[in-house]
Amino acid sequence: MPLVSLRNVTKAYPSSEKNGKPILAIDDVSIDIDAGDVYGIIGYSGAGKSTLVRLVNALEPVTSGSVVVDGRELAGMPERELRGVRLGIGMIFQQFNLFNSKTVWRNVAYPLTVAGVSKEKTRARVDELLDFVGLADKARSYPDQLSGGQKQRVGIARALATEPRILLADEATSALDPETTQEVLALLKRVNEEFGVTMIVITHEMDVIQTIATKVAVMDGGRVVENGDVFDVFSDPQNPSSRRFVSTVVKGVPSPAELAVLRERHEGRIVTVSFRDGDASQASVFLDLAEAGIAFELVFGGINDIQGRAFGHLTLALRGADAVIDAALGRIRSHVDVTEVA
Ligand SMILES: Nc1ncnc2c1ncn2[C@@H]1O[C@H](COP(=O)(O)OP(=O)(O)OP(=O)(O)O)[C@@H](O)[C@H]1O
Repeated sequence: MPLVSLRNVTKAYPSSEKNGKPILAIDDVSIDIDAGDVYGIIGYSGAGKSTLVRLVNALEPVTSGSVVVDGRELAGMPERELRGVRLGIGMIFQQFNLFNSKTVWRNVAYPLTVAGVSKEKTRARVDELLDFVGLADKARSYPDQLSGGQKQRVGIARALATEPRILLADEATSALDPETTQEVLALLKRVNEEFGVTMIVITHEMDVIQTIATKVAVMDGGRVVENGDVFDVFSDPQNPSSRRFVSTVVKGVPSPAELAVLRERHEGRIVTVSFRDGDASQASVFLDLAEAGIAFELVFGGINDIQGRAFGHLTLALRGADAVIDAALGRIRSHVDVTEVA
């Protein structure tokens, strides 16, 4: 059974204009998130990502549909019980949301104090968490004395204090520079692997998904337009909105402007051959072209690695008789994707 399951969820907000149509922030979304997943949710500003998070952590009720978290239906659940559900869900935020007047230690202890955990247990848990996030030496510092990356590590320690099964990260690295982002993502990966915490990662940054997510849903206009394994969505996106996102991080497909330059610089027919792991090897493609007597030149391309699996797009300029090239492309097309691009 999935740990989080959304079925035909909609969320409408009243229009800001008098008598205006309600804003459908979430429009008929159904997704399943399994225990242990790092589930990425990507989309441009206004796509509905933050609203989706607020529905999962029971901060707002759905307009219609069902949200089941850890076997319990949230729609229609009384507030008293919702509080219990929220305790099982940790959250980290873009702006860290730490208490600036409390030390790092007290920030991390805060959820335990609220939950009425004994002093002794709180001390042990906070020390353990500060150790885990590598900030044991900053226990007595105040948030203002920390860098952005350190603040987010405090945020992560605090979110884990009550041992939640689920961690929601809402643009958690969007305020950080690329190097610090990678450090925080590495820490989140450890949270998932070492503590078995299921993660829902909301972001508009595709490279965040590429680095830590196992599954991804692409949102556009309140709907999930595509979802699945990160490798599948990255290597063969089906939806135009997903394609636009993926193209920001995937190497190897020339843009129209780059194609125009290639066309000018190279003679012959220009084709892009797309490989996914499990497909026939690049070697068999090159061997086929060579055996057919076709002169080929690699003019553009790149190989991408998503969690140890490779895919890539290589653009070749081919010179030879058209009929010979057509026959070779026919053979090659039977085992890899080939697009004639110019
Ligand atoms: N409380 C609210 N009242 C009215 N409209 C809202 C409310 N919250 C969100 N919306 C609207 O719902 C839509 C989705 O917003 P949401 O914040 O979920 O998108 P997002 O993908 O998280 O964007 P961002 O990355 O900018 O936060 C937007 O049109 C937004 O204006």
